[in-house]
Amino acid sequence: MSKDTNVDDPPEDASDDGPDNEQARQPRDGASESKRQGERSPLEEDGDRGDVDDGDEFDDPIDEFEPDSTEDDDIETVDDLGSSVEVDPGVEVDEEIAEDDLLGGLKIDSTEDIEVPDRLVDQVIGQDEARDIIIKAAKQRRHVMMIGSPGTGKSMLAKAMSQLLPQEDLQDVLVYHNPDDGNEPKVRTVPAGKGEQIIDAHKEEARKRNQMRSILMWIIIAIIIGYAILSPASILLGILAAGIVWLIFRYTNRGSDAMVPNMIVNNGDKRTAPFEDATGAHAGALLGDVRHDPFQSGGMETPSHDRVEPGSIHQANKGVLFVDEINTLDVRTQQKLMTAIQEGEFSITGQSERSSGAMVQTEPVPCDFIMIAAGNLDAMENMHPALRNRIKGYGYEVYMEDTIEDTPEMRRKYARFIAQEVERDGRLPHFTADAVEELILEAKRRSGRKNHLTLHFRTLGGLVRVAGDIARSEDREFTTREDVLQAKGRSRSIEQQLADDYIERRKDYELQVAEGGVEGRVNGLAVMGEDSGIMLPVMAEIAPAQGGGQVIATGQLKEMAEESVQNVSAIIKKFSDVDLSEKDIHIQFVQTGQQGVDGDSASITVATAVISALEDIPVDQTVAMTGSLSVRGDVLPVGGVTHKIEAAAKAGCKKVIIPAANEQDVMIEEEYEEMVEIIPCSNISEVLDVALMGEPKKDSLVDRLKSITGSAFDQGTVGSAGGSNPSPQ
Ligand SMILES: Nc1ncnc2c1ncn2[C@@H]1O[C@H](COP(=O)(O)OP(=O)(O)OP(=O)(O)O)[C@@H](O)[C@H]1O
Repeated sequence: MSKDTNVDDPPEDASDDGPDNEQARQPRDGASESKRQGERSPLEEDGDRGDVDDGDEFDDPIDEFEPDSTEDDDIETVDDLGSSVEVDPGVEVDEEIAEDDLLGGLKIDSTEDIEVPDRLVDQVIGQDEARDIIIKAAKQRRHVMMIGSPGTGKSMLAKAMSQLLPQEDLQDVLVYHNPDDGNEPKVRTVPAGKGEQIIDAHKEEARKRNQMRSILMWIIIAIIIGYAILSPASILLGILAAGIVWLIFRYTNRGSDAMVPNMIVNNGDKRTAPFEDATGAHAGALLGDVRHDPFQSGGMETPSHDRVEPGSIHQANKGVLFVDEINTLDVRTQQKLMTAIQEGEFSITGQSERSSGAMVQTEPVPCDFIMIAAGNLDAMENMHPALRNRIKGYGYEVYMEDTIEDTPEMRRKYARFIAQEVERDGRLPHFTADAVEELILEAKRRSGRKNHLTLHFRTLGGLVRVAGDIARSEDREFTTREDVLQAKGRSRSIEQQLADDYIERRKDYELQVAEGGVEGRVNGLAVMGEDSGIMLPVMAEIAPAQGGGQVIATGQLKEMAEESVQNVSAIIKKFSDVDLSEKDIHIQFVQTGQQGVDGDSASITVATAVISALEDIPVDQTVAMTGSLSVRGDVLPVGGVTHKIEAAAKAGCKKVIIPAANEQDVMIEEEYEEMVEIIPCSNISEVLDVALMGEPKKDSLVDRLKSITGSAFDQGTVGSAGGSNPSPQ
């Protein structure tokens, strides 16, 4: 099969590619660059104040700029950008695509048949909003804040943006010795590629000057030695004089070397605008630094301009500065970053107060970059508010998606992603069609949502690499479905390993699921990390109150337990005469730390345990459950049901109660299907029906709860009545 399969649909013309971008891909041509600059020699140009062109784009932007406006005719939309790949439609895609065709109609033998687009922006899958914003922001030179889960493409998009920026704006930055003030080196900018020529010209000049001096020196030394030989009485004096002459020449030679400028930003060989990743950078690496000089005077010192080191903000001039986990930068650094964003230039000074570098401060160095700040939600909360304001005021904010709707087009793109990862790695064998199908199935499973695919590409890429490595270690030509299945077992996350280890240890102590019922003890379920289910037993005990009823929960889960009990107490108040203010409710999450319990997904577990303890009715120990409880008794959807069900099956449970709304999200592996019965419930009454053993007494709380039918959630009344949040917890 020809290597021309394109996975985009409909096929788009490669000529859609904007002129800017076409230019951006052209290699920089030094000769034509020189022509553009006219006939002036580099040294004539040298010393021109380069155009630190930061004014026009950022002139009073708040007045002019409406971030929400989409009416900029110049803006290329995602569709306009399209794909830059040639298309041969007849071969690759089935016209009629069956719903269960995991390849989305793609006719391939292996990923070798799939062509990967060159530009990063064309490789991005999903994240349409973020991609659209990146394209707009590149055109308008606006900053962007991207918030979302790790591995969903934040840095990929930032890199993609740098490829969209015009290359002709790039500059080289040179730092010169300042004869008037050695501690304030001069800064000059020149068009990219020119810096190298200037340095070469300076070096050549210095070399010639040194050569002339050397010749002069050796002539003088020869004269002195000749004179000394002719008058033997002064031979010692002659040698001494020759030595002094040599030293003087050497000393003054250093001066001419010192005149060579220091090129701190060299964009001469860049094929795209710079992309600087300053994640976790300390102040010096981010803002620039001046090295310490142990010989600060006496002729041995290094001139200050030679000790200047650029920061990422300077390297990113006219390009993109990407900072992930922005909140980890200390406050002072964030403030300085803000100044740099505002001014478009920032002097370099020594960052360590005790270093001689601290005495040096250069003239302002251009740093007209586009900032892409990234992180998760915590990053946004903890970042300097003024910095956030600045980014917001001058740009866009976007939340990265975690999943995308599963369509044939998307499946084809996922197949392309695998081809992409194989090509990027360079050593992995390509994947057969059924191996691709298995990975797409895994992407479905990992999404945790019906008809969706996960956008957590980093972990998916990890799976591709492990599977490919397995095939490579056996010298096979292709990576097969079996390799992918094996890789799934091998590439377990730390959380998954911990969860499995936990289950094993519980087996050792025979703490696994036992047949029969126990009052007040319920098998809850939780997720550790992204994809590891764990069984989490909850125990409840009711005791007479000792001075006002209270909820007493062990460990760090107190808050969650209190909330769950408050929700169930509303139901208890409504359906029974029990006065909870006369009782102490003790809740224990057995053998766990805080990790593993997400949101209030254990609230039906806590409620069932409390009701069982209150009514003295045993809970079936072969049942496990997950679900969030509303104050009206509805069971609301939660996240990670697939992983939770698998954990229950592994632990030996026979039945798993899940929220009815989550039924569509279940994608458990075949091996677990036989092991557990999945019981969707929409209200607490249905939960108790399955979990409690034996018939409730007439008119008891459990009996009365039977009057709850259906779910307010199903009837669309949630929000107004219950005030519950329908989104998964
Ligand atoms: N939307 C996407 N489309 C295609 N590939 C993607 C996408 N998102 C991530 N990837 C792949 O996953 C890798 C990691 O993504 P990236 O570094 O951009 O994630 P991130 O969101 O910046 O994560 P982190 O915050 O942990 O740095 C990329 O190099 C790319 O191979």
